[in-house]
Amino acid sequence: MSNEIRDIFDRIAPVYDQLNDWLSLGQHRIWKEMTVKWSAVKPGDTCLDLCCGSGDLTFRLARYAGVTGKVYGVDFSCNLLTVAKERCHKYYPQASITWLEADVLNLPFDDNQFDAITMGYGLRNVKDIPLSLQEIYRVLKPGGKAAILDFHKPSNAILRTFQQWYLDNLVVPLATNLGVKEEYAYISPSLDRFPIGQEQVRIAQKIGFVNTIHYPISNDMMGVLVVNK
Ligand SMILES: C/C(=C\Cc1cc(O)c2ccccc2c1O)CCC[C@H](C)CCC[C@H](C)CCCC(C)C
Ligand SMILES: C[S@@+](CC[C@H](N)C(=O)[O-])C[C@H]1O[C@@H](n2cnc3c(N)ncnc32)[C@H](O)[C@@H]1O
Repeated sequence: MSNEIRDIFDRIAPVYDQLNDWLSLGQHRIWKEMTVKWSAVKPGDTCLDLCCGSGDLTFRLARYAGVTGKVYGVDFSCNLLTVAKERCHKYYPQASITWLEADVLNLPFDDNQFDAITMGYGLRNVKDIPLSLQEIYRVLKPGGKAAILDFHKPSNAILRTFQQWYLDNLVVPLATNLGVKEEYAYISPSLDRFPIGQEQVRIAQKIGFVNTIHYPISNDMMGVLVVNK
């Protein structure tokens, strides 16, 4: 299962950034900026971006953490990490970022290391959501915060129908033209299985997080789970 997910992301790496811009009409940049702001990262912080992919959230964390901060980007897709490193070299050569190829369900860090953690479009893809949140809890410092961005199923039936229509009639056909049909067709069933915001809040509270809130964004079609240790 994990290998299948990793292979999907390895295959879409060459078109990933371009398709995100096209298919979200550039909106994903705003959603990612909001997520980083909700992580409450500040200058000098030690930060972690989980499931960093090509690095969009990692670069934003590095901007807020500044020259005295330290940022780690973790992902298990070798190809997406290569894209992240190339972008880093080209556009953010000053940033203090360490890229690590690892499984976010078994993080290569000691307990209580991070002030701020982000995860963009990763939680829906891990094979064990409670375990993933437990790992985040373990490596956060007491008082630290994590902000987790992902798709969300709108509670409004019309918006849910629109979201499904968009995925079936715009996302998959455009991906088909670029030779990655099956990979993008995976989004819809993965969203069906994904717990809604309030269920995510309950899972996080069970693990021990406090001040746990799920913020709906983009008409409830996306959401950010914000948790504190
Ligand atoms: C950055 C985005 C998605 C990342 C993403 C997550 C996954 O789990 C994948 C799995 C398999 C292949 C690709 C991905 C993947 O790229 C979000 C933006 C891209 C979306 C494809 C666009 C979806 C748009 C909403 C359903 C509707 C928004 C409408 C509005 C006009 C902005
Ligand atoms: C949709 S991409 C998101 C990339 C980036 N965060 C963004 O928002 O653009 C999901 C990423 O999660 C990674 N991923 C999924 N499960 C993982 C796991 N168990 N360990 C590490 N990375 C994982 C994939 O390799 C992929 O890069």
